[in-house]
Amino acid sequence: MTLLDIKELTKSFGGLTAVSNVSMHLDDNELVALIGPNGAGKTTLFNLLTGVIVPSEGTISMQTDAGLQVLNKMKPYKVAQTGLARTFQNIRLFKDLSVLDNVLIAMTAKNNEGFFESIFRLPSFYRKEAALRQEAIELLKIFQMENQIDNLAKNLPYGAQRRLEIVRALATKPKILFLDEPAAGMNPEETADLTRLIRKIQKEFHITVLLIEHDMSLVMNVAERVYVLEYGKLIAEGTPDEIQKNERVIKSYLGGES
Ligand SMILES: Nc1ncnc2c1ncn2[C@@H]1O[C@H](COP(=O)(O)OP(=O)(O)OP(=O)(O)O)[C@@H](O)[C@H]1O
Repeated sequence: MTLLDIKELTKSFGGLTAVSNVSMHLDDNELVALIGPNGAGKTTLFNLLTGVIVPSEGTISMQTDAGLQVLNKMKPYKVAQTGLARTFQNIRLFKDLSVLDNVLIAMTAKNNEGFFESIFRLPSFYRKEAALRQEAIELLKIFQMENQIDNLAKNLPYGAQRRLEIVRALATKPKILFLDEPAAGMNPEETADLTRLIRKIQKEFHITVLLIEHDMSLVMNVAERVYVLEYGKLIAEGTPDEIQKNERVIKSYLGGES
């Protein structure tokens, strides 16, 4: 089943067309990568899909619990409520809060009912809080971070901060998770760990993952399908095998810089 359907999406900044007539789809429970040279429009596409910027043309529709919804002009928090979550290229944690609080905030951002319970501190508030805390710890366990719950986010090693970003995104219980260069700045060992984790979360949480990544070994290892962007246009789509053999992709991307 198609979860996210993107039709003829275009975004221009003045005279520059950063994303040009892009059509793509994400199906239920699949792991898809989006690759392309620097400046190809990958982040702009993520920003369009998550409501950070508004498309110049085209439509983005999502199969949600409330039926098919068009996301084009929705604010980012509304898009998030339809079941889309993302991480950013540059880490955006609450650096002076603990690991656990970073995750709890992401959870409560989605579950904002219970206003009266929380201001009057009703018993049900404490029950819910304990349940959320337990859920957050279970999530952190999957990422081997249960021993770091009280550490401040800013004191975590770089790789752990990147993992915490993913935990925070997962804490919102998304249907689709967008990962923007999750391996950026990681050493080979951290990247190998991350590769295993991405596979694991996709399987365990039955979610769809769209991954922007420059690390080709990670992409070819985890992706089931790959889209290739160049100068804002889609130039190829296929399995990792097909993409690695695609003449156009080799010429413009894989054969050159990575
Ligand atoms: N807000 C903006 N205003 C003007 N131009 C922009 C804006 N955002 C992006 N661009 C331009 O759009 C093009 C695509 O940029 P984008 O960041 O989406 O590429 P990318 O594929 O994510 O690159 P990288 O791999 O380096 O992150 C670039 O030429 C960029 O300079």
